[in-house]
Parts: sequence; C-alpha cells; structure tokens
Amino acid sequence: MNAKQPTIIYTLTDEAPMLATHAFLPVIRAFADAADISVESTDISVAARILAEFPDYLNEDQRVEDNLAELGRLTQDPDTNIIKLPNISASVPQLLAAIKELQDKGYAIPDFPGNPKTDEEREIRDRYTKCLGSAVNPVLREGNSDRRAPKAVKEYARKHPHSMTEWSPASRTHVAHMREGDFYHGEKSMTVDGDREVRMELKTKGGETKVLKKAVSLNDGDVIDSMFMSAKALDKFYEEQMQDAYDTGVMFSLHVKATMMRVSHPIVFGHAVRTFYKEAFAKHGELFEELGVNVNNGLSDLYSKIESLPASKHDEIVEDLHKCHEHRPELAMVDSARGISNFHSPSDVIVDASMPAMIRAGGKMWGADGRPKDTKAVNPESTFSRIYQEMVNFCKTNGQFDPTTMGTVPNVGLMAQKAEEYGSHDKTFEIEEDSVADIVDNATGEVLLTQNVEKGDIWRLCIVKDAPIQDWVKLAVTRARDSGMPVLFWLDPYRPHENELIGKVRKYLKDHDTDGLDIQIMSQVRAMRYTLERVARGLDTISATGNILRDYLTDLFPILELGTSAKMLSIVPLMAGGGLYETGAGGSAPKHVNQLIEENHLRWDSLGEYLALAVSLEDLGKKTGGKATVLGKALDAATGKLLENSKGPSRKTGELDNRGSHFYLALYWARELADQTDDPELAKHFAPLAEELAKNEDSIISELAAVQGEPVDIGGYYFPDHEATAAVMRPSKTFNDTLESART
Ligand SMILES: NC(=O)C1=CN([C@@H]2O[C@H](COP(=O)(O)OP(=O)(O)OC[C@H]3O[C@@H](n4cnc5c(N)ncnc54)[C@H](OP(=O)(O)O)[C@@H]3O)[C@@H](O)[C@H]2O)C=CC1
Ligand SMILES: O=C(O)CCC(=O)C(=O)O
Ligand SMILES: [Mg+2]
Repeated sequence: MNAKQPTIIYTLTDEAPMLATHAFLPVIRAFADAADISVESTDISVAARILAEFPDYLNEDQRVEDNLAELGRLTQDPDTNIIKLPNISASVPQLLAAIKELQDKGYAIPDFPGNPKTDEEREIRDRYTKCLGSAVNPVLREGNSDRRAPKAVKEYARKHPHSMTEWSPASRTHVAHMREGDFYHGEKSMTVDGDREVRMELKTKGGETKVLKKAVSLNDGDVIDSMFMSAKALDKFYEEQMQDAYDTGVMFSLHVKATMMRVSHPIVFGHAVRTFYKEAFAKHGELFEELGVNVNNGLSDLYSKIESLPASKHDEIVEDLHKCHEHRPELAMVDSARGISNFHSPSDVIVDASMPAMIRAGGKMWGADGRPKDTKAVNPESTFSRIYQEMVNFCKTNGQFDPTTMGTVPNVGLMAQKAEEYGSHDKTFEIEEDSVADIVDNATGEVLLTQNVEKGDIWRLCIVKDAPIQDWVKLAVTRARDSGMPVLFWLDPYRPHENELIGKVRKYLKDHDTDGLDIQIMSQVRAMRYTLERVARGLDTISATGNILRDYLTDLFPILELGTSAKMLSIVPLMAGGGLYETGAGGSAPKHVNQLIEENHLRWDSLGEYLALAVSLEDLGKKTGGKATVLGKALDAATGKLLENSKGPSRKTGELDNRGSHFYLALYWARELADQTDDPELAKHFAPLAEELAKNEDSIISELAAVQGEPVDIGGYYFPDHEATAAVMRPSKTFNDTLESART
C-alpha cells in the first residue's frame, strides 16, 4: 500500500472544457471522497499561465503559482495521475485578447511587444512567448500516446451514426502540397553515436559565424534531423496554387497547424497572406512595416494596425486589398456570415480538425456566400499532407465512409520527450541571410549535418530520443497483443528521418514476443491506402506513427468514425511510471462557449472526461488497491449506460446539455456502485445517493432545462469569475444538494 493518499490531479483549462469542469468536478469529488481519493484541481489556463509568468508585475494577492512547471515535475513521479483537458494553444491574437482581459481586470501585466526594440521589450516578449502556441502538452507528454475509440463508443456510433455528406466522383477537391523545397526535400538525418552536445550555427557568405542555439544535449542512439523549407519555393508554390485555383474556378483553403508548430507555421501562414495580397503589399509594404503589421498573425493583425490611420489612407488600403480578390480565387471561409476568411487568423483553421471536417462534408468547405464548395486544400508540407490526398482519392472512388460499418483505426504515437517536429520550436529559425547551416559538435567541432539555406528559409533541428522509440515499439506490441489488431508502422524509407526509425523499429521489435502478431512497416501513402481498404471492409488496424501523424490521424479517423475526436480514450503512460489521461483528442471548442454565453446551453460532450477518469481510477486502483478499481469499473459501466440511453448533450438549446449528462452519469454511476458486490461498503454508501438521484430526476432535469434560452455572464472569457461560472454551470439546487449530502 502506498502511504500517500491516492490523488488525481484534474486540470482546469479554458473555454468549453473549463466550463464543463465547473459542473463535473463536484460530481467527481462526491464519488472520490467515498474511496478516500483526493481530487486536486490545478489551473493551467492560458490566463493563469500568463499571470504565473509575470509575478513581478502583480500585487502579492494577484500572483499565481507556476502550476504547469509543477505538473511537469510531477510527470517524473511514478505515483502521478493527471487528467488533462484540452487547453488553448494560443495564437498571438488570442494571447493579446487574454492580456487585455487581464489588464482590464486590474492585473498590471505589460503589453505584448509585437516588435520589440529594447532589451526590456525583448525580455517581456520572451516571457510571453512561453505562453504562446502549444505550450502545455509538450511539457506534460513525458510518455507516448495510446488513443482509441473504446468498444462501447464505437458500438454507439454504429447504432447512432452521425451525418456524413456523400462524395461525388466528380469532386474537384484535392490536396496541394509542395513538390520541392519543403522540409521533406531538404532533410538530413542521423543516429547519434555516444552522448554529445551540439550547437546550431550559421556561416554567412561574409565569413561570419552566428550561433543560433548554443547547446543541445543528445544521448547515444538519439535521432536528429536538420531540415529547412525554402521561402522562395514556398512563395512560388503559393503563387502557382492560387493561379491554378483561379484559372480552374475552385476555392482556395489553407491548412496549417500554427498553434502546435508555433514558430514555423505562422511564418508559412504569413507567406500565403502576403502572396495572395501581393499587389497591396507591394504598394503599402513600407507603411505596413512602419505600423508593425505582421500577417503571420493573420489578416486581422493588418486590419487592426491600419485602424489608427487617417480615414482616407485606411480606405485606400482596404480598397487595394479588395482589388486583389478580383484576380485571386475565392477563399474558404471560417465564418461567412461575418466575412471571416481562412486568412483571418492562423488559429482559426487547424489542420488536424479542418481536413477531416472537409472530408466528412464530402470534400467541401464554405464559400463567402455560405455555400459548401469544392476546394483546393493547401497543406504546404508534403511530408504528411499526402495522406489526405490518398484519402480524398479513396472517397472519390469508393464514396463516403459509412460509420455504421467502417472499421476503427486506433493510434500508437511516438510523442514522449518532445519527439520530432513537435519538440523543435526552440530549435527553429527564420534565416536572416544566405548561409551554411550546421549542426556542430561542441566538444570536437565536427559538423554532423549541414545545409545551404537562404534568407527567409525556415531551418530546424528535430530530435527524437532513443528511450521513447523503444517505449513506442513496446506500446505498439502491447496494443497489438491486447487488441488482436494488426499494427502498421507508417514509416517512409525515402525520408531520411523515418529510414533511421525503420532500422530502430526492426531492432527493438526483436526485444518482444511478436509471435502471431501482424506487424508491418509501410510508407505513409501506402499505409493509408492499406488501412482504408480495411476500414471500408469493417476491419480494424492500429496505426503506429510519429508525432505529427499521431496528431493528424487521431482527429481524422475519430471524426469520420464517431463524428468527433472528443469521444476518444487518450492515454499517455508516462515513462517514469505515472499516468497522464488526456480527454479526447480535439480542442477547446470556442463556438460552444459562445452558445453558453448567448443561450445558456453547453453542447460540449464530456465523454472524453468520463473515459479518462475511468482509466485514471483503474490505474490508481492497480497502484493503491481497492476502492479506486471499484469506482473505475462502475464508472465504465455507467458511461456505457449513458451511451445506451443516449444521454449525451444535444446541440440544440432547450434540450439536455453538458450539465444534464453529468446528472445522468452521476445517477448511473451511483446505481452501478450500489449494485456491485466487490465492495459492500461502497455499495452501502452509494445506495441512498442512487435512490435520491433517481427520485429527483424530474425536478433536476427541469431545473437544468429552466435556465436555458437566456444569456449568462461568467465574468470573462479567458479569466472568468470562478464563482459566477460555477453558479451558471450548477443551476440545479436539488442536484447540488443531493451530491453534497453524499459527501457527509
Ligand atoms: N489537446 C489540446 O489541448 C488541444 C487543444 N486545441 C486548442 O483548441 C482550440 C480549438 O481548436 P479546434 O481545432 O478549432 O477544435 P474545436 O475544439 O473547436 O473542435 C472542432 C469542433 O469539433 C467539435 N467538438 C470538439 N470537441 C467536442 C466535444 N467535446 N463535444 C462536442 N463537440 C466537440 C465541435 O463541433 P461543433 O462546433 O459542430 O459542435 C467543435 O467546434 C484551439 O485553441 C486549439 O489550439 C486543439 C486541439 C487539441
Ligand atoms: O497542443 C496542441 O496545440 C494540440 C494538440 C493536439 O491537437 C493533439 O494532441 O491531438
Ligand atoms: Mg490533434
């Protein structure tokens, strides 16, 4: 027995998951108390992370602990058990909005210096940079990723299929990616022999040496890649694609991951905006420079910066921007009613969610007139985007997938210790002048990898450590054994990095008993094709992939199979022995918050949270014995019942929402506990709660329904008032009192 009280750490994040947490945490506590499990919450919202970064600007009573850093430390403790909900990976416009909200609330944090000029501004910017993009997940993900649709969830989707739009064989939708000059083409990779410390440096044409990154420590067996994207090739690619879309009359859409790839993809995004509005930039470029316009943050940045100009100048620029549209293709819209296009903000269209949404919609995105249209889906990086073209081809030939019969594609993802591209942000640079870019051994001066780069190119160093690769192979074998499904390693021998991985996978597979298992290695496009042939026949196939494809595939297949990735089980067995349980595989659904504020209805589905909590309890049970196991088993059964009885939230205001689902979960959970015989003490404890909840079902449901339809105020967006939020999210006095009575 562990001497410490068993503890679950539940993260408080942002937007819809944060709202749901205000309603769900009291339910969890009412159940966990009975098993003497402590449930601690920790705020890692973008607002809390900003405040934690600037204690020196705040009054004593305004300061916030650096909860994320603490969680990062805890990932190394074998007893750790964290439930991690999705959080905002902030783009610059989101960060600015969060800063403004905090300042308006009396937190004297500094403004974000868009174009830092002094050392002080640079220091402030560096501090804010820590809160930008995907700043949370990489800190916590000290393990590889196991994401899948639990059986009950898959069964439910088969019985209650979500809507899918047919594909036409004549669809003109296609994926456009670079065919030269992108990271795929310029990649060099090697496995490091021995422990080393390396630096990243440029040798300019003028003979100067500039060190961009002083020291990166590597261990024996780590795989490193030096790769770059050519700015010239990128601009040429955009120009060709825009012209082609215009000539052929197909819509243009851009799909990047500027949130996760927080250094490289805003730059890739900015090139698209500048190419599209080339003439306007040629004419007003100098003024834009003076105003500090940075379209890497979206067209919204340009519009807000020109607001301060005299009306005539402002109008002239807007007119020049509009003129560009005359010879450019129609742009896919994010919100056609409000005129917000794909170029408005780099965080509005996030590739892992946007491409599956397009495929689910029969290959369509929305045009300015609000109609769904075929699109040229531009995904510049060819390394991964080719999988989408393969799926598009498949749909054109075979028609839309059928959720009632299609197979499932779980994923085992190489993610631990900031694996691959997703850990490269602090080793990614926009090159200032033509140079030779070297990875140099600090001890010996030996150049390990070298590249010729030009001004504007994006150069990065990616690393995947050897221990996570071994752990990944082991996890894939375990999943194959547990599920009886074949495993495909999606690895391309023509890509240097993946060729190194293929060698390692072959080597480490020998460490395991793979007798009777079907384990194959295939390049990505072939792996997609092979998987889809099976999917269409109702057969299941595990994808074992690197970090980016983990992200892409765990939205892609769940969105097609289940309608949303929110219903996925997402486990990160931490390499140090603890467990990180993510909830679903999707984001934080900003649209859902708006619906709550305007109509007091939260359509966020907390199924991901329920699934995560059940496996978290299961793990706690294994480590501490006893009651946690019983709670977990009962929760699993209750979740199954919730699905069976269709008590998930409805999208429509006035019908059952997130809060109503929590009620039914509590009811079923208490009933399961009351009825089980493994732990009579727990059964006795929960019998009265089960009865009370059942007895009060009608009044609780009507109290929950009564509040809907009117706007509510939770006192903020990024930093809402927790009391006001709790009041909004817990409107049924009867439910609240009944839960409270179970704790005493
Ligand atoms: N793990 C993490 O921390 C992640 C965080 N993010 C962050 O989330 C934000 C939004 O990302 P985005 O990609 O637009 O994804 P969203 O969260 O907005 O999801 C896209 C759509 O999927 C549906 N959806 C997602 N989750 C649920 C759920 N639990 N219940 C019901 N429907 C759901 C919603 O559809 P509908 O509106 O039709 O109801 C939603 O609008 C960004 O700030 C991004 O950085 C993104 C991915 C992962
Ligand atoms: O951390 C993020 O920004 C996104 C993570 C994500 O999309 C995923 O893990 O699937
Ligand atoms: Mg994702």
